[in-house]
Amino acid sequence: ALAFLARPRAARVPLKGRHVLITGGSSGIGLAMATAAAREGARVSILARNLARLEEARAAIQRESGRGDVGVHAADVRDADAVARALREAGPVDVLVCNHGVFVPQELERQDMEEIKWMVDINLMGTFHLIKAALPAMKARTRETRLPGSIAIMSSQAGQVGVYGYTAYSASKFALRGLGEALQHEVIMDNIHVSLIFPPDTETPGFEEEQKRRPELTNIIAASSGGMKANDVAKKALDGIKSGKFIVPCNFDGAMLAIATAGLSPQSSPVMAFLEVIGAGLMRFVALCFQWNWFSTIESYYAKNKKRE
Ligand SMILES: NC(=O)C1=CN([C@@H]2O[C@H](COP(=O)(O)OP(=O)(O)OC[C@H]3O[C@@H](n4cnc5c(N)ncnc54)[C@H](OP(=O)(O)O)[C@@H]3O)[C@@H](O)[C@H]2O)C=CC1
Ligand SMILES: CCCCCCCCCCCCCCCC(=O)[C@@H](N)CO
Repeated sequence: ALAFLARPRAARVPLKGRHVLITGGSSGIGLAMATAAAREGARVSILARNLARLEEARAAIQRESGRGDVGVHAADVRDADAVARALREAGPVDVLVCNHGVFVPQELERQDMEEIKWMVDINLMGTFHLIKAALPAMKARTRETRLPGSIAIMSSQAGQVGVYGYTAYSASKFALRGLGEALQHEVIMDNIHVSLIFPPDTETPGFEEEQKRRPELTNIIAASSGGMKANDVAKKALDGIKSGKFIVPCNFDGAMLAIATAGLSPQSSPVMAFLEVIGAGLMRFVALCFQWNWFSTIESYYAKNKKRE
């Protein structure tokens, strides 16, 4: 019965010989995805702001994959015109990976409104700019090639559960899920599959920078899910894209989190649909245990720091 129910139907999205455009492809997870996609025979384009870092990344991707045809596009995703120009330059895309992102954790009360807007503008509005710029040519491509296309969006485990210090970041990442769910309805008849990727803490240049300002409570709560390497996240992400998965967890905790937060998301795998139905009650119980633990941590953290004052 669940095999009949699971929708949209499972798809295979090939990478070989196809045009994969990755934003934030000059660093961390994006660079690892670009390298892996090029190795699998994709024509890769990367987009970010800093041209020098893009050129460095291009050289690294060429070195690791042996492919010469790596496109670089310098644009700020906040600038809709610049994004549209870059996409015209790059040519029609088969697989669009919206991976660019910024994250500065801080208590809401201490974080400037400017920094909050900056995160929402890049993480959320930037993704809108990209999808709007890429979609018309993507639709024409899936029609022409009769192969499924993909729009992948990089969220975060902080886009599945709110975490201390991440009011702005979690809001921007949760928002991407709403975007993705609604978009999947809109593009399914064009044979385009949306994937939302949910990594835990991942070793990247951006993460190293984040550590400098991360509140201790953010560190403790985020450590509930084990850290990963950028290459491993990239592999999980590309596997998810290739099999047209809507929700793409990256580690074991992520798989549990996906079941706990399945909600009304599309599910094309009957096996996963079965696990979600069976696991719903149990995972809610596990989730309550995690919350119990997090609130206890916050209480004892405050108790300890009061004594010090
Ligand atoms: N590392 C982690 O722990 C986790 C990361 N993620 C998500 O994964 C994604 C990648 O993270 P990570 O690899 O760590 O990040 P990095 O900071 O290492 O790289 C970020 C990339 O995004 C680009 N970028 C940033 N701002 C803009 C902008 N305004 N316009 C265009 N490009 C931009 C950067 O290039 P440039 O600065 O030159 O523009 C760079 O290429 C993000 O969306 C992040 O939220 C999710 C979960 C965990
Ligand atoms: C019911 C089962 C529950 C399973 C365990 C739940 C664990 C949740 C941990 C949340 C971690 C958030 C990390 C955000 C990383 C990130 O995005 C930043 N590094 C910025 O990029």
